[in-house]
Amino acid sequence: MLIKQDLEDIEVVLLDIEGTICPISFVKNTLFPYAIRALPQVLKQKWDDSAFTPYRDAFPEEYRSSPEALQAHVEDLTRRDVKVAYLKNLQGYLWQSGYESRAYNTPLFPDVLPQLRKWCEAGLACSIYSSGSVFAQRLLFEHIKDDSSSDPKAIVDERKLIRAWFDTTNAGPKTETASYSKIAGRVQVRPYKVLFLSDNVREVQAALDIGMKSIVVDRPDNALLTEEEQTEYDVVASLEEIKLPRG
Ligand SMILES: CSCCC(=O)C(=O)COP(=O)(O)O
Repeated sequence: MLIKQDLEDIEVVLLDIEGTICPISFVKNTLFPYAIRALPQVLKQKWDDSAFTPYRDAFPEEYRSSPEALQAHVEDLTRRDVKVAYLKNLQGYLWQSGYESRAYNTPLFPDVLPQLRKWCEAGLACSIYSSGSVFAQRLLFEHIKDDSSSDPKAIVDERKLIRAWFDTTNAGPKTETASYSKIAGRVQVRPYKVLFLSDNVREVQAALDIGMKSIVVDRPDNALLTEEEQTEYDVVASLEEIKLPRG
């Protein structure tokens, strides 16, 4: 598809995760259920453990009166896909054991690693902005499925490709323009030099509103875009379609 925005000045490529670089189904059908299944044992064994209490105590008081109350609340928030930081931090904590035991690894879309490598080699700063916590983002990039191996559990660690990591704690909510201003400040470039890629039109609009360049990434199992959205925004099905002057 023809991209209408001028991408001549781009120095930073900021990427969303779910529905942009990996399938929504990995997050909804693998990661979320794993956290729900792992939680009861953690609550039983670590309720008062100093390594766990910061996660527990970040929840509102009414939901941490007992392990059962916390479990029920986490299940409710997960079902409604609420992007609140205390849930996202707890999920990251719970996902670590799943990655380390090889219960799963990260299925990136096939165009993602080649394009990130190309952009990095060209000197562009690839960065992540996700509702998932920075801790969870780093786990995800540390355990990428190695498609060159016949072993389905083989992984590659590609954290080195990412220059900066942003979540709702260090940048703010993804649909608010102030979050994108903050990120531009943190990466120390003017907003028009940042290209934000996301499956979520509201996030794309928030980035455009502060002068970033932004493109909707439309992957096979993503929410359908309306005809109006397809006309109004630049939309790509693969990162390969995005030609940047420096890569
Ligand atoms: C860090 S991977 C887990 C993704 C996640 O928890 C999530 O809520 C996805 O949010 P995104 O902003 O990447 O769509």
